[in-house]
Amino acid sequence: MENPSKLLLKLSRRLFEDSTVQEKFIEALVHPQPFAPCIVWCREKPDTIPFAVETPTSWQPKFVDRLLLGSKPGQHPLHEQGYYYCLDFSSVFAASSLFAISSPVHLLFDICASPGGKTIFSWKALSPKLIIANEVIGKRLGMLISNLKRCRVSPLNVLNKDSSILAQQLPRTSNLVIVDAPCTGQSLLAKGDKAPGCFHEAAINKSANRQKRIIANSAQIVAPQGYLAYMTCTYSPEENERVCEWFMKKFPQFQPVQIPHLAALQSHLTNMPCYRIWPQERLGAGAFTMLFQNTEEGEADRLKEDALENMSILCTPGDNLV
Ligand SMILES: C[S@@+](CC[C@H](N)C(=O)[O-])C[C@H]1O[C@@H](n2cnc3c(N)ncnc32)[C@H](O)[C@@H]1O
Repeated sequence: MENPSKLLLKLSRRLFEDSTVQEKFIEALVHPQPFAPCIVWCREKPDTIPFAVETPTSWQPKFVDRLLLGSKPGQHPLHEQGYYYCLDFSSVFAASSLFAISSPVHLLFDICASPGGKTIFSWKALSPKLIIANEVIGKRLGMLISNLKRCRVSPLNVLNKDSSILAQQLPRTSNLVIVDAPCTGQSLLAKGDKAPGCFHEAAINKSANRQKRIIANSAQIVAPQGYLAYMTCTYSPEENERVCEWFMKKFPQFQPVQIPHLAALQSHLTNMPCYRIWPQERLGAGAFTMLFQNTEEGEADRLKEDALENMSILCTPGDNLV
């Protein structure tokens, strides 16, 4: 993008009061600069790492390394051998909200899973007894399965279902449901990619409505006392803070969870515990994250294993959940 569009200028004014920050935000999108690549270690780190690493942020988990600009981890043989997964640092930020979860996660459900970054991160972070990775778009399943297999994520079921079916078939079963929602993809511009129409009001509203439908269906899969993590890689408040406000009104049993290690990254667009990073801060292209807990009392419903097996496209063996 050469010049900022009127719609980008308008969004920058809605996001930031300070004109200097508005300019830096616009600059990050109009003249994108590369971000330091990042890897999630899936296997034991070798004694010597073949990359130079950046100083870690205070909230960066030990199994993540941010590499010096210009490193090409995807081309190293260790990548093909499944030692690590290459992930945008914004995704690491968004998924690091999961470290605020205090209880064991037996069943972890990733509703919008492809290509698999959050699934792999949460598998490393929480060691669940079972992961269900779902991707509704059929043509995105291949890369999800290939990444999860390469990184040996297990025990694992992969599904290809709409969230409404999952809500019907597997209600109140999961200790953690991750909704890394499809969005307008505004942060793609900060990576030098294209996202046609991403600032148009109609596109933003359409995306927000889809996000509300997905998060509402996903809420029904969360077990009593379980968690729901909502995240996106887009900037507009309608797809982020506003979706979360709508969700809390509609599902008052879900309460926001403070994430102390991300306190410095509190979104200035709300008083709720929502967290953001911005492209002008240079850690990554930008992301939003919020964690909810279902305050309902009671036990998780037992997972109907036959229902799961009938829906599964890939299933790797593991311990029984109960
Ligand atoms: C932001 S991407 C997920 C990235 C992934 N979690 C990761 O970390 O690698 C959003 C995903 O939602 C999927 N998606 C699109 N429409 C959807 C819908 N109606 N319900 C659920 N997921 C949808 C997209 O195909 C895409 O794979």
